[in-house]
Amino acid sequence: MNESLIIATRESRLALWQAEHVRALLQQRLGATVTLLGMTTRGDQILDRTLSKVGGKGLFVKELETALEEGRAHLAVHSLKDVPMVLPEGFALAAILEREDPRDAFISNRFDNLDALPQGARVGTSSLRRVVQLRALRPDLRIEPLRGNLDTRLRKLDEGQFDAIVLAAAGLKRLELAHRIRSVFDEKQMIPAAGQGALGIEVRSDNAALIQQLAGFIDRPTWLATIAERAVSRALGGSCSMPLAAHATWTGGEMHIDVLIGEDVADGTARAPLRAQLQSPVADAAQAEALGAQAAQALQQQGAADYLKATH
Ligand SMILES: NCc1[nH]cc(CCC(=O)O)c1CC(=O)O
Repeated sequence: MNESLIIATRESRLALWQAEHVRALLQQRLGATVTLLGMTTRGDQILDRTLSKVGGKGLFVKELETALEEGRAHLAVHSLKDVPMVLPEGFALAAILEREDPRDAFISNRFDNLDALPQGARVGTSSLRRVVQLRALRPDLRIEPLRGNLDTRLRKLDEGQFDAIVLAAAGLKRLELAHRIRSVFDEKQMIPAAGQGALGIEVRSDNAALIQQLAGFIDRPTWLATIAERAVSRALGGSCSMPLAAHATWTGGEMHIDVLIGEDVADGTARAPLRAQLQSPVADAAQAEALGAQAAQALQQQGAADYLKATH
């Protein structure tokens, strides 16, 4: 086959690494000729402002979807974590690739881990999910907003604006910045976001031929785990700006899921996050989805609806 494929991608270093990674796979395994179409999304333009206040993470994918819609590109490569739980009509995730380390990483120039931070130390993160879990672990810390691409965030740490920052290990490892990681958080103490570390390939849902070709790229364990994780947020109302964590792992044929929801209110007054852990044998997507929905229900039984109300 000598097919020509175009990948729409954001232009951050991480997005370009991910698009290049998929380009190499498509060239090797489909023999296709692949080019990249770099684009700036609205999310990139406002990266230094409060994303959650202007419409959420979907802003990183909309322009790429428009390129697919208009036929300027055939595929879009995303960090799955940034892909809304419900895709707009006409689009589909054709493949989920094997995930990198899904954990969060502790980055500091002076301290080895969270426990080593002095009282009242300044920690940078822009993710509500990380804020609520950091508060639960160390209520004394001063948690402050940190935005921008990976390089920008590291620069802000190096300039001394923070004593430590928290970032996804996956992005750092992909960009050969793993040496900046002082320690990784245990997945139970700092539960990752749904889809963290995984890549998703989005296409137009009417492109049956491409969907069929991409099926061979699906990493089944990652695919099922992320279906369960994403089902949790979908069942709770689907907003990607809520302080929600969901992480699924495998032990043999059993899937285990850890979920947490926190309350996004000012320091001091937030209630402790709600948590649930479930496990069951999972053999297909429907069972994975059901496990995620059950995990969401377990949070609902503890009063998650009330937490969500406080958040919005
Ligand atoms: N929200 C931004 C974002 N989207 C994906 C990653 C890292 C890679 C990944 O989790 O797949 C990051 C940076 C971060 O959270 O530190």
